[in-house]
Amino acid sequence: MSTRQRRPAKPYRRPRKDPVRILAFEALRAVDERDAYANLVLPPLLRKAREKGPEAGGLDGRDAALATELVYGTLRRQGTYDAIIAECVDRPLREVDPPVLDVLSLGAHQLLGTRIPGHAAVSSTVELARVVLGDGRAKFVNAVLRRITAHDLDGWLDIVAPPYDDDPEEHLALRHAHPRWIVSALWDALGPAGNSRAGIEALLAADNERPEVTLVARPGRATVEELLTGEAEPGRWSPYAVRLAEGGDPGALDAVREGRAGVQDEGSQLVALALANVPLEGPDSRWLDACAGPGGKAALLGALAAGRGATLLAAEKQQHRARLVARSLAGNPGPYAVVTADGTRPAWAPGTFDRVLVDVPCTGLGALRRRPEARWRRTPEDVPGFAPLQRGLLREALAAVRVGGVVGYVTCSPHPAETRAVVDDVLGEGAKGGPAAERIDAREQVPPLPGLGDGPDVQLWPHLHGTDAMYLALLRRTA
Ligand SMILES: C[S@@+](CC[C@H](N)C(=O)[O-])C[C@H]1O[C@@H](n2cnc3c(N)ncnc32)[C@H](O)[C@@H]1O
Repeated sequence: MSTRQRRPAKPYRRPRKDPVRILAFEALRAVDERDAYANLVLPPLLRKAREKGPEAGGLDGRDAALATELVYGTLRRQGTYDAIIAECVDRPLREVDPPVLDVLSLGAHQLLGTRIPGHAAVSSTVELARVVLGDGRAKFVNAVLRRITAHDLDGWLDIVAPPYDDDPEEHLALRHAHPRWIVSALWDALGPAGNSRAGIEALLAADNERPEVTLVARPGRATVEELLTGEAEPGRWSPYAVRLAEGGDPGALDAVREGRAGVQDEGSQLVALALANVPLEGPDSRWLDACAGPGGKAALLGALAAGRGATLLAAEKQQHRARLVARSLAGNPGPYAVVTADGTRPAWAPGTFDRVLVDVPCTGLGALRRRPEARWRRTPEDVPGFAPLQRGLLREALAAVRVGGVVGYVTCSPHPAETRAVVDDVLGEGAKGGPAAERIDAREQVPPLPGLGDGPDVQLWPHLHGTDAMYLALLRRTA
């Protein structure tokens, strides 16, 4: 008889529940399954978990910051992580169940994009997999993550990305986690002055940084000084901007709660201010914001208009967004009205307004740093998809302004097909019987910003100006 005894089976151990990873996973699932936006899904999840508190399986402030970084970082670099994970599984990625892929991406981000030690990244992800996927699939997750630990991010990029000289766009796409077509479009948009390798790399890297929170002190309603609490600093360019320090909470400020100040990117402030600053001959009493929702620029224009005795009409096609505009203008010290209206079928007589802002719907390629998943959802077909609406809105904005008045055409995309091409086309229609207009040098209506190029339009950039990549063309109606 053998004296060898069978080793006793390892006792079953319940998986450890880590509230940070579980919450991050839930947020990724919502983004994936429901096409939700991370910046909308995450705050309520975090709020609930913080109310519970760490003792009851919820989160404290540091946990919440880690969960945010895990979700944003994983989503932002999704394309790169997919390419790496694809090297580590023995079947096409589309055959891996989406929840498994989310867990793998979360693990890949911890291993390759954070300072979390490798063993902790693997074990916490495997524990997460045991909780949300079950023990069988957790084994698969463990095996894949162990393969990923073979290299750091640079090592993996050397494997999955072609050398720059062989294929610059694909190289940058993988290295900076942008779809190739967006790298290509941004590179074109940078124009001759900025489209060096260093320029595009700086832009792509800036898209991967979390933007700081910027406030606007609505003129006549709040002052920059009253917002400069703690480590907050004045803005770089806008006289009404305040930059909050990391972790600063806008909701803690009275002026923000009372609507006298708001959260607004400095680029958005600059384009609204530029439109308001253009010198006009003749009356200057009727202003229109033709695409006002959710109302950030309308609130700034409303405050400026009030200071000059002008009236603002804020129009928005979607009723629920028009309600947001009304909320953001509430308490405006001067006369204003908010209407639900289609800017392509205007409810106002031609030539009614002295200044018109038309901040058109667009791909949002200039605000990728705010919406981590957006770059992977957009497709090249979206760009021509917006074209008829952008042209229609600009055409009607020109019809709405009086001769001598001014229109500001704005996008939060730098894509040439959404910016210059739209303006060129609509201006060209002037010769065929449409309202005639000419470009004004928009650079003269903004502070002396670096890298504005030959103009006359203004293109702002995250890597040069710390703003979203907003585009502004100013057009004066001539006939
Ligand atoms: C880029 S957003 C404007 C952002 C806004 N100016 C701000 O600063 O908060 C474009 C807005 O245009 C609205 N919109 C889309 N089609 C429209 C139309 N035909 N007429 C008026 N508004 C429209 C969208 O619902 C969206 O709210």
